[in-house]
Amino acid sequence: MSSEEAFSSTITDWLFINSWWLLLPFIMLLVVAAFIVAFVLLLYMISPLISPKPLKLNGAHVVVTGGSSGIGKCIAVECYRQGAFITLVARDEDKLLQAKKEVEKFAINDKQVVLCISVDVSSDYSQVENVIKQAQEKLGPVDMLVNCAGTSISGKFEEVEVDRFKKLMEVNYLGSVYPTRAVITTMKERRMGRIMFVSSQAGQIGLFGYTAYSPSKFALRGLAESLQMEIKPYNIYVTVAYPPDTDTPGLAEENKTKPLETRLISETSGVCQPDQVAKIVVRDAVQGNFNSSVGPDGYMLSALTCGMSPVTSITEGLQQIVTMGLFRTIALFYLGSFDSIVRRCMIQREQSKTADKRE
Ligand SMILES: NC(=O)C1=CN([C@@H]2O[C@H](COP(=O)(O)OP(=O)(O)OC[C@H]3O[C@@H](n4cnc5c(N)ncnc54)[C@H](OP(=O)(O)O)[C@@H]3O)[C@@H](O)[C@H]2O)C=CC1
Ligand SMILES: CCCCCCCCCCCCCCCC(=O)[C@@H](N)CO
Repeated sequence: MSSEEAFSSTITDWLFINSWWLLLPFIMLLVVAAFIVAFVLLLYMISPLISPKPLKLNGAHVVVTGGSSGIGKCIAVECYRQGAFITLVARDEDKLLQAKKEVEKFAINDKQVVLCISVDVSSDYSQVENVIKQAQEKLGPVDMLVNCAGTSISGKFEEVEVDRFKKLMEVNYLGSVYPTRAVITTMKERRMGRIMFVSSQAGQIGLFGYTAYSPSKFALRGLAESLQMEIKPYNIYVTVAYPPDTDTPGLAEENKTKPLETRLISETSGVCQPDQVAKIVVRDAVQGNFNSSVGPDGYMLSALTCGMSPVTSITEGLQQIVTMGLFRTIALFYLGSFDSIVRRCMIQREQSKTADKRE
């Protein structure tokens, strides 16, 4: 008796049946069940990867906080060039009017409007709510909100004024919560919309000199992830943008007091132009991508820090799976070089201090 016959006769003996083919229906049932389980598992894996329908910017109402300068102004221009109606929100009225004029140059039809409203997005929720109401009365419901108002301070932890920690959380974090809170109900009712948070590469990695700034940008990621899970069934998509250093009045201001370490470390990913950044982040928001990164370092940082953040396309998911280990390996070298920058700067400072004393 061959081993196969021995095996089938053991099974048939064991099940008290006289022929193994009586098992055939059960085997078929098992196979079908396995297929169903595999199919359901596949559906579960694929369902978060299905991309949303792109937003049509032509005729849409886009509100840009921080739209009077730098990245925000370029985002407004980018949306206006695609036919959107724009509301610019910031504090300084002169800067707002100046920005309005610049944006209006890029009109593609004579119906387009640029509205300016002055408010501090971080101080009082009811004021922000009012501003959004005014904007909706004039230009209709908000289709896309861009939270770009923000500011930065760099300096060693013990040298940053204590009240700056609060200030940055207020402007960068609460200043994004308030406008979002003011638009969300209408977006949910209309079952459509886009919300962008402008974080920073310093919202993905904590760096020397950014003990006050980084946490306020990390916070946006937590807000964005939680909010996205709530509003995805309403067809509203959240985008978090992580730009590197970008050539804006804000960066020029920050550079005046930037520690040498922070400057040397930030130089790793170079300086971008705000119109380039705007093109990329607007494209990602239109497509409904959760993550928007700029440049090769930005791409690596985003893949590396994706964690449990939402995925918006099959390619994105696959790229993250495949590249994670490799990018962590590269990251170890970066971290080593950052440590050595910090050490070298410290030694240099100490040497110049002792030299000063001797003189
Ligand atoms: N430039 C860079 O290197 C990078 C910048 N970012 C982020 O991008 C965003 C824009 O930066 P950038 O273009 O450089 O900045 P700018 O300083 O050039 O512009 C900031 C804008 O925000 C407005 N703003 C600031 N505070 C408030 C407030 N409390 N209420 C309402 N509006 C406010 C400003 O207008 P006003 O002062 O009149 O209110 C201005 O329109 C910021 O969130 C920044 O953190 C991220 C990565 C890199
Ligand atoms: C595989 C791993 C790759 C790692 C690459 C790491 C690169 C780190 C560079 C960080 C630059 C931080 C810029 C902050 C810009 C900013 O927000 C302020 N300028 C605002 O004014």
